[in-house]
Amino acid sequence: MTTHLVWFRNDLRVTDNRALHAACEDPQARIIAVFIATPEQWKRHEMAPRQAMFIYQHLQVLQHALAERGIPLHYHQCDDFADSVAWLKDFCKAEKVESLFYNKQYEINERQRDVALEKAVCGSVVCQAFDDSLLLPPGSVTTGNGEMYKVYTPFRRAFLSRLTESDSRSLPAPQIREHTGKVVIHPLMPFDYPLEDIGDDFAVGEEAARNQLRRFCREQVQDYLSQRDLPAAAGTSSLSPYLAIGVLSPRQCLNRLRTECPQVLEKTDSGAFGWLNELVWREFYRHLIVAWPKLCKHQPFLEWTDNVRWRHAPDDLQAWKEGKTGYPIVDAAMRQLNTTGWMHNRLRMIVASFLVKDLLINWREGERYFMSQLLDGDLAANNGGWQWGASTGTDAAPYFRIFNPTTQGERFDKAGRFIKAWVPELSDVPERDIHQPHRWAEKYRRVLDYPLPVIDHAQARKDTLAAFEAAKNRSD
Ligand SMILES: Cc1cc2nc3c(=O)[nH]c(=O)nc-3n(C[C@H](O)[C@H](O)[C@H](O)COP(=O)(O)OP(=O)(O)OC[C@H]3O[C@@H](n4cnc5c(N)ncnc54)[C@H](O)[C@@H]3O)c2cc1C
Repeated sequence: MTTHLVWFRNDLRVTDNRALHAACEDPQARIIAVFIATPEQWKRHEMAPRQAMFIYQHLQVLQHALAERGIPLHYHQCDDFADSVAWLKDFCKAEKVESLFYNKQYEINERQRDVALEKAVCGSVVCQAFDDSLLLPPGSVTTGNGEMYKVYTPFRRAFLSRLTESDSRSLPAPQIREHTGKVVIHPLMPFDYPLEDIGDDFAVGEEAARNQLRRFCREQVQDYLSQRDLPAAAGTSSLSPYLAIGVLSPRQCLNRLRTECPQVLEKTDSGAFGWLNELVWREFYRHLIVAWPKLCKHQPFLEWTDNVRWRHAPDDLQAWKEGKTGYPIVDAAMRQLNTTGWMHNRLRMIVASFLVKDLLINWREGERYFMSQLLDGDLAANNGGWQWGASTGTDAAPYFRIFNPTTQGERFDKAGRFIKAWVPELSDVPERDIHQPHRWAEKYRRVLDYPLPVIDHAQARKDTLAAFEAAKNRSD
């Protein structure tokens, strides 16, 4: 009997999984699956212990879902990608694997690993790789010259026109394989990696993720444009942790959106289109890391920005990490991140701007810290977000665009509901003063157990503009 092996990586689902589906198309084949944990590699990639836990929990769900279909999931742990290639080669030999199926990952180390594997098993195992984690594969949306777009809006235009021609149907979960005996489920050993509790905010499992998607597209997406920037409103889908580890596919998102809002592509001023736009940003950043692999190595897209003389300010960096900068919206956001592993998009933009443009600290520090905390940590989106905020990326905010953290708070958390939820020291401060609590405390002679601002925004703004301009001049 032919043996097909499905290698799961960041596609931890049985529904709409292209590699799994393709392997199961052969009704006679024996199908086995594998997941390889690589803790040393994860450490190098700064994977958050919470994300490791989320993966571990989903692996258990996956193991059961596969077993119900007659597919055993093998689990192995080794140090890094190089070790995983060597182990997989031996495993294929021992299990007499003829074909190996996997979904592509686009980050540079992952791509190099897959090239090494294909070379290692060449001649004995046929490898079949699938574009699964994106709506359109990298390299398929290009300018007239065949190059990747550097600017988002024309990319989106070209992307949407290609999307209508492409096959983006979701595939069903594989049928139960009647000819296979009952699969014994062996408990999975926890990863040899710090694992942190993820709380109750994100239910575990594909079904939970799909239910959340359905609910969002039915009940909330219409209001997306008016709610998406308000951190106190829960106006976004909160699906990013599932998308990041592949519990949900972008095709499932698109198809559910189309089912609930059939006019999504025509009604460009609708909430549904606004949400689709965010899914296209996700695609944009993944296409970018393939076109410019240096982004995976944390190099700036705009090389001149490497001439910026960043401040070495460990205390300020620590205050930012802990949510003790004295700027209420920044502190509330960082505490949300530290406690839940998730942060609202508007707040990610505000805290990134604050670290880079107020504290003048190298954006890579922020990028790294985010990865170490985020449940939805994703190299392409995180790097893209940081390089956007730091003005070092393609189609980034211009360097002279500097958010004022106080007015950002006033605009997007006017009554301070979000701030009060995360910064209890400010619970007595009235709404109208919540964004400048020390001014209030001084006026009414109140004692506040809350840090003074670590930096004066007006002065910081001037210093940052000067630092970026000097860097630009040095590169001319
Ligand atoms: C500095 C910074 C760092 C970021 N780091 C990450 C990260 O590590 N992982 C991550 O998934 N997103 C990251 N983002 C993008 C964005 O903030 C999150 O995807 C979003 O907040 C997730 O919440 P949601 O699922 O409710 O999003 P929704 O608004 O419901 O959007 C739907 C989906 O679209 C995708 N998406 C939305 N906005 C973006 C965006 N700007 N860029 C790329 N994809 C997007 C996500 O997959 C998201 O789940 C970052 C943004 C910034 C500014």
